[in-house]
Amino acid sequence: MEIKVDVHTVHPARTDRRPPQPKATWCTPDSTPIHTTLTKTRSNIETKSELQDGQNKDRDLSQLQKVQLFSPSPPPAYKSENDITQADTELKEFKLPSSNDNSPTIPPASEDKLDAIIETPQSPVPSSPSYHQKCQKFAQLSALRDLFVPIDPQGPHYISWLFIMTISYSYNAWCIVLRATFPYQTPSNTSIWMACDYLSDVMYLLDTVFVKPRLMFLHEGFWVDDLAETRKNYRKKSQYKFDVISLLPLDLLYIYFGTNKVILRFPRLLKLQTFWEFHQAIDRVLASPYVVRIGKMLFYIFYLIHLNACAYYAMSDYIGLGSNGWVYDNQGSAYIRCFYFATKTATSIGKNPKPENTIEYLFMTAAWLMGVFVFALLIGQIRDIIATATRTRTEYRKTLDGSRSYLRRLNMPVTLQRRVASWYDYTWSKQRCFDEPRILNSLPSNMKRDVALEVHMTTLSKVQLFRDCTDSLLRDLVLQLRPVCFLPGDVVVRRGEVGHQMYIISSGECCVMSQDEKEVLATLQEGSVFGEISLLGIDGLRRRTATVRARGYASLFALSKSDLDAALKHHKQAAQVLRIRADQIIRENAARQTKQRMIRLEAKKSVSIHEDEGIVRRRLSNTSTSSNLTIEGARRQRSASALSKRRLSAVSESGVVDQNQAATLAVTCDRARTPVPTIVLSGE
Ligand SMILES: Nc1ncnc2c1ncn2[C@@H]1O[C@@H]2COP(=O)(O)O[C@H]2[C@H]1O
Repeated sequence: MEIKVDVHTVHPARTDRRPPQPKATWCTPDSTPIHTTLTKTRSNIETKSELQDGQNKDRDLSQLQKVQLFSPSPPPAYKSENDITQADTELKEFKLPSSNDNSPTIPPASEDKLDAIIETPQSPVPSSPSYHQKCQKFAQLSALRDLFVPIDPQGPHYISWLFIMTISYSYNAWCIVLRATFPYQTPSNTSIWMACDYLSDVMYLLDTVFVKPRLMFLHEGFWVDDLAETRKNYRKKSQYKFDVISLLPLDLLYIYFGTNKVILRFPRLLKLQTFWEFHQAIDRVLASPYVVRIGKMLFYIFYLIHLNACAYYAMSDYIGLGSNGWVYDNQGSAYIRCFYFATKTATSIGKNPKPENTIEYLFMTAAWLMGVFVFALLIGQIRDIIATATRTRTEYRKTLDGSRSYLRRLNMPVTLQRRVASWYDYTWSKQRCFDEPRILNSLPSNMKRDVALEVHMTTLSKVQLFRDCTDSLLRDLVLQLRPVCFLPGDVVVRRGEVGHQMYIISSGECCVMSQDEKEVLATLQEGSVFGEISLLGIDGLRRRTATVRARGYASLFALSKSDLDAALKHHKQAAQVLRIRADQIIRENAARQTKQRMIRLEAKKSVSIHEDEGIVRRRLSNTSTSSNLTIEGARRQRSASALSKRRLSAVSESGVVDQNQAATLAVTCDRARTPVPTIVLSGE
């Protein structure tokens, strides 16, 4: 058989799960030329192998085999020229279908690399190799219809079935007692009651005969799906006995006692386990199980009141309806009145009619005791349910209040207090819990990793480092990532400080600032990595090369130096990628600094030239100003002396000078910066 291979590179197809790639995935700024190269790194190699067979040439030529391979290891940005050669090598390694396979199968398209590393949940784990086939069949046909398929006890089909069974059980639980005490079953509606009864009986029968015996079960850590085993397992349980007893056809005795003896259906109430099972199952499945738990509690409360109401009516009927002040007086709707009475007694709310004989006293005492104990228990449970539901929020409030009062006690500035409060607010809105590590730590490590991967998938899928390197790097690092939040303008790393952590942006933006912090060198977005240069210690650089600030609210993942070092020890390729990138940034920054220095030198030069010119000009202007001043001074002196002379002559003419005139004269002299004449200005 001759194989023709046609290899060409294509850009990756996006999967649904992965959000669109941001512009600056890797923290290199948009302006950086390498950015364009790096964004192309996730190239797939799609190979089309055309199979030709000498004998079946026409048919085989139409069958093209498409295979998608991910470009493997070293950073693809630096191996783009070798893509074709590598693809050839990969193709050689690729196992072709055997020559006798006439219908070439199309291998599944390779899954998204990051998606694939999260292990699928194992519920239930198959015990036999035929499990997957069975499950496919299980999905195609309705499992409850196919009698030869085991049933997954956690699957949606079984939970739906349990719901139907719960309705049947609730019908029996409420109506058997109701019809046995109240006169609600009359000859005219007996057929309707009977139809409902037998419908519920059919459900009971199906459950006991066809559903429960096929339920898979866990045995020594494996799910047993063998039908003989599942049947045996069901029969061993006490539930089986109750289920069988609940189906006892005591209603055959209707023939003897009449259809009004509904109490004969009492065994139906023994199927209580199915009711509990439904609540357990739905509790596991629902996002907010508290609703179900409260619903169950309310069911119990109303059922107890219902029983109480039925007992009250039965007692009243026994004593005689309306025969005294305590019994039901046969007015209005019997059930509503009795239910009202039972509620009042059980909750001890309202004025209860006074019992008049021993039996009534006994009834009331029992009803009150039931009210006190059962309701105390139920209300306590409801309180627990609500407390559990709001526990995380309560803890958050406690932490916030504690930190607030602490800061107030220390007399911290109000602005700082506000910053702390807004940090708490933001962190809560982002993470919805402050003790994520504690919750995760209770899980086994592989599960913890899967949870962390699933939770942070959106961000991590955008980190170019994880795309370029092996899956195991992400799996090794994901548990070491610590979520941290920053407020707008917060300094994440400061230039010159010793680096202890590197960061991945989960949401928000961060700005890399220039040396003087006046210019933004790069704006880093979701999925960008920064702070790695000082951790790698390239060229002995252990200190931060730039200040990075949060632009708005920013959520980041911090990775400590020790964790990074430990990971890079085993992932040489990742270390190489980081180094190459760090080298590039260092070179870029150095070039930028040199350029700035040149600009500053130029500016200095031009400033000094201007300064020289200025000095010359100033000197010249100083000389001219001083000569001007001299001329002006002489002029002023002359005019002042002329004025004083004039006034003096006037004084000598009149022979009298008053105080005012003297003052005016003095001022005039002063203004003219001339000494006050030494002549004594007086009437004498
Ligand atoms: N020009 C730049 N472009 C993008 N990121 C940068 C630039 N300069 C510095 N950084 C990042 O800012 C970080 C500051 O701390 P580090 O020196 O540890 O690592 C640095 C880089 O990750």
